[in-house]
Amino acid sequence: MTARRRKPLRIGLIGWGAINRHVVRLLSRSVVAEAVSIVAIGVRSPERAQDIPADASLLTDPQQLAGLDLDIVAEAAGQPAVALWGESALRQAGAFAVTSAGALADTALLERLMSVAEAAGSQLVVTSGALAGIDALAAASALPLDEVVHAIVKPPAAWRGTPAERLVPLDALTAPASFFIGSAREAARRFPQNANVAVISALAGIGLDRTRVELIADPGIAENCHRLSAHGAFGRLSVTIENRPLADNPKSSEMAALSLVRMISNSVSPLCR
Ligand SMILES: NC(=O)C1=CN([C@@H]2O[C@H](COP(=O)(O)OP(=O)(O)OC[C@H]3O[C@@H](n4cnc5c(N)ncnc54)[C@H](O)[C@@H]3O)[C@@H](O)[C@H]2O)C=CC1
Ligand SMILES: O=C([O-])CC(=O)C(=O)O
Repeated sequence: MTARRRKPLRIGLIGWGAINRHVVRLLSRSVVAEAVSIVAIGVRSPERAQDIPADASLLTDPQQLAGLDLDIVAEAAGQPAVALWGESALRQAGAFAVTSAGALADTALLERLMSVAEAAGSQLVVTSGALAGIDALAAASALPLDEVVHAIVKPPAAWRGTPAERLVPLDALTAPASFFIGSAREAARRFPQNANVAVISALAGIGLDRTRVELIADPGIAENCHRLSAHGAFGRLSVTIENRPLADNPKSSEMAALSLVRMISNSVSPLCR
């Protein structure tokens, strides 16, 4: 009897930065290494892209996703890349997995991508990114939720180059400083490199306008921390994760790459966990 053989999963990546490079490194060392193939990578400047996986071609135009027979297109390129590549990815692949989830705070974009997915029979996937507890929050939302609060606490270095620089003296802090309290929608819009996670917790729970987000710079920590709390008909949830920042980009967490690796592994593994 011949055993049924699964075809290698054909993956397209959008962005070849800290997260996606780490995803490829982790996958190549994982038990599913032989079961996945990185077929294409969408980049802005092909001449600058280094250490490209052997079988991958570089793309600069979303239309080039056509004909590649992709299973998953995984984005980790920044919020503008979601609008740029999303529709083509959803037409050409079974799933478009978004890491720059903050882009989906634009409700018109979210609705457009969902309707393309529906027409194409594909799926827009919001990965759990740097967060913990999203599975439970999303499950809890099947019953009424009263409140979801998400605090994002990062070292001052992670807030450099963002509007936080004008709101707190990042280099002179001696204690944690809160510099934003507002909706998930506003947090993602104003802090596109640091608050994508606010949209992940919002889409999992009570939406972009009811989810309360607090942003904090803490000189006493080295990790990117997320404190998620919720209560409702299911009971109470309180989850904290202290993420190691990625060596190549301190604004991003190791867990953002690990979540993508989990999503890809679950797509090919006989055990989904
Ligand atoms: N959901 C989550 O938990 C998290 C989400 N993020 C999101 O992931 C994004 C990527 O993170 P990193 O890899 O750390 O950033 P990075 O800056 O190291 O890499 C991003 C790469 O994407 C490329 N790029 C930009 N626009 C592009 C486009 N239109 N098409 C193709 N490539 C493009 C850049 O040239 C760069 O090489 C962040 O900008 C942020 O939006 C980051 C951390 C956590
Ligand atoms: O990596 C993190 O901790 C979260 C992050 O940068 C984001 O949501 O953009």
